[in-house]
Amino acid sequence: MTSTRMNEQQTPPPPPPAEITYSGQYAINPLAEVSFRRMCAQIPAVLGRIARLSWRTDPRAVRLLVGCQLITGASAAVLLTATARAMGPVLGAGSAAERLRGALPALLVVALAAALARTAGAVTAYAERRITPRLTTETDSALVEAVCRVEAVAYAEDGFADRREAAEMGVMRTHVMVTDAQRFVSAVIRMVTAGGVLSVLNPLMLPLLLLAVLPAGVGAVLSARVDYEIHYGNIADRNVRGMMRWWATESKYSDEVRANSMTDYLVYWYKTLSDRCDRRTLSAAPRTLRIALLSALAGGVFLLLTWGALAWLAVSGRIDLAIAATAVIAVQTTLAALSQVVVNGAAVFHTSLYLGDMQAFLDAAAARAPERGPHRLAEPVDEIRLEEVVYQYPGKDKPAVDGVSLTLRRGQILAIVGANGSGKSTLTRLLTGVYLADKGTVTWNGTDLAGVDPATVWKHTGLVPQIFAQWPLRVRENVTLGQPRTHDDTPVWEAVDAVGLRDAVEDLPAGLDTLLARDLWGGTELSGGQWQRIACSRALYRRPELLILDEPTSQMDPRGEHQIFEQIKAIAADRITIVVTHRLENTKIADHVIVMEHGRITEQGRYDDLAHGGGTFAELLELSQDR
Ligand SMILES: Nc1ncnc2c1ncn2[C@@H]1O[C@H](COP(=O)(O)OP(=O)(O)OP(=O)(O)O)[C@@H](O)[C@H]1O
Repeated sequence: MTSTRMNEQQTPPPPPPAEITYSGQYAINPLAEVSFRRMCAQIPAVLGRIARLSWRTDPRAVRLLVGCQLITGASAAVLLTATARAMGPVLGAGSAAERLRGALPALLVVALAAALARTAGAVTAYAERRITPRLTTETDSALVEAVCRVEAVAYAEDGFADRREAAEMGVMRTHVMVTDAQRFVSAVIRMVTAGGVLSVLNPLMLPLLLLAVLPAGVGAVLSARVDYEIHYGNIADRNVRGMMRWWATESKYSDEVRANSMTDYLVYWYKTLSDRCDRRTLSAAPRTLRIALLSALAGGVFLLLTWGALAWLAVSGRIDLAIAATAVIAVQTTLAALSQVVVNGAAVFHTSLYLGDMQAFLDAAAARAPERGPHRLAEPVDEIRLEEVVYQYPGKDKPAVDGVSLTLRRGQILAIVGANGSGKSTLTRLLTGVYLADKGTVTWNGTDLAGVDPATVWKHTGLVPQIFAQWPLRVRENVTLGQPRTHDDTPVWEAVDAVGLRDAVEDLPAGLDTLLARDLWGGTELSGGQWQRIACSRALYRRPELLILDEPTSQMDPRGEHQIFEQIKAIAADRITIVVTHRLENTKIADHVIVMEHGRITEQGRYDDLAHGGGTFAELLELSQDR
């Protein structure tokens, strides 16, 4: 079916998300005074920052860059002075051969200066290439680390994902950041030297030249402002589009997309978002054209004035011909350098806007990194206690967990059951300290998790979440991920055996070394249930003191499910175990079962008591057996 037919026959997809404006810590002001004044004020600070970042990355390359800049400036001055000196004999009396001979020493200096400038340019490119990749890697890694380290709740905060997308743009700009900065500095040096020579030749030329290039400068800043405005306007759509692209094209969901005829719908949705981005971009084109035309017109008028002034000075005999000829070259050089200053200044400024977003996000992310206090946990973990715990997600009007009190002891198995959305997974996040309670306390051995470094808590936890990651890594790393690396495979095989996966792993082309990523060359793929067994083996491998399994067997065959629950029982004595499940029969292994409704515990006890208690548990059990 073509997308046109689809549009006729199906209800069109919901409109893409409405324009979003952000407030609070993730807010940025898209056009916070994007002005010429701000550009001039900001450039030194941005250059300083780029210099510091580059220095941290490769001080030797930075020294090379600075040296080359100085050589470039000196060669430009020497080149112009020597040109002025060569013009005398070239335009003087005598045969062509005599005039050339007279100019030869100065011409040799010109050639030497030009060669030096070229060499400096080549070395500059080399130094840039040494700095840029590592700088990009460093900023990119800093961003990834910052996102991985924020409090998990930040993901649920409005604007977090879009601010992150804006920060990604800052990372991308680091590719061109050093080049822009270097070109800007180099152009300033060339401009100052050429302008200096020009003012020595005639003081009137420089102000005229400045006027000729000023409109281009204003035009470049205004264009940067428009680009950034469009970029800002498109952030939310680009973000959603990026996610849709991944879901629509990821091989893991290819069956679902095809067998549910989602392709047309997804493509339509994707194009709608793309069109909206394009419309914003296109709407800016006339403005950009107006800016470019007006600045070119104003610049052209001033340039004509400059050339006219030079002609008048030469014709009226106020400067001699040799000086006038040199002035022509100096004007060209200064003009080219001035244009470069303007263009690269605008590029640096443009970069600074994106770097500003990146830095704002990194600062906000750093502020959202857990800082929970200096307390230490007493080991081993004998008791976990919740007292009147309340937790509400940002933007929600009701708590997901609402006044839960509970005590868990080492050796105990707790089963949590309840309807979808009743707060079971949220409760496990509170128990592990992934989220902190808004009200009430979660204590481990009497220590409030709000005051403990979470990394020291997570050393003791193993979690099989409902939706677990299928890491594109080897089998071994999929089991050991998060633990210190081992050279002995015995514990890895033990974890694989515990979930009954040995035969399947031995059948893989390279056993534990098999890459579990069908999309990558040499990779292979597991079934859904096998992946779930891997997720369980990962948690078991950690031998955690708090083991949490959230629907751990939802994709497993009965044999696999039985094996996992036998395993849970076998290792339960050394830890606190929590199983979240909708299969109520599985709660028979638990010492204690809690039933959650609307964030509260509404029933609790042992399986037999609840099964015959006439409450929600009994009702759900009856429903599950009514076939
Ligand atoms: N990241 C989140 N951001 C905002 N709200 C959330 C988030 N995760 C869960 N919620 C909300 O919190 C409530 C409890 O969700 P939770 O995932 O804890 O339920 P659950 O009992 O585990 O459900 P299920 O049985 O479907 O897994 C739900 O209303 C849900 O919409």
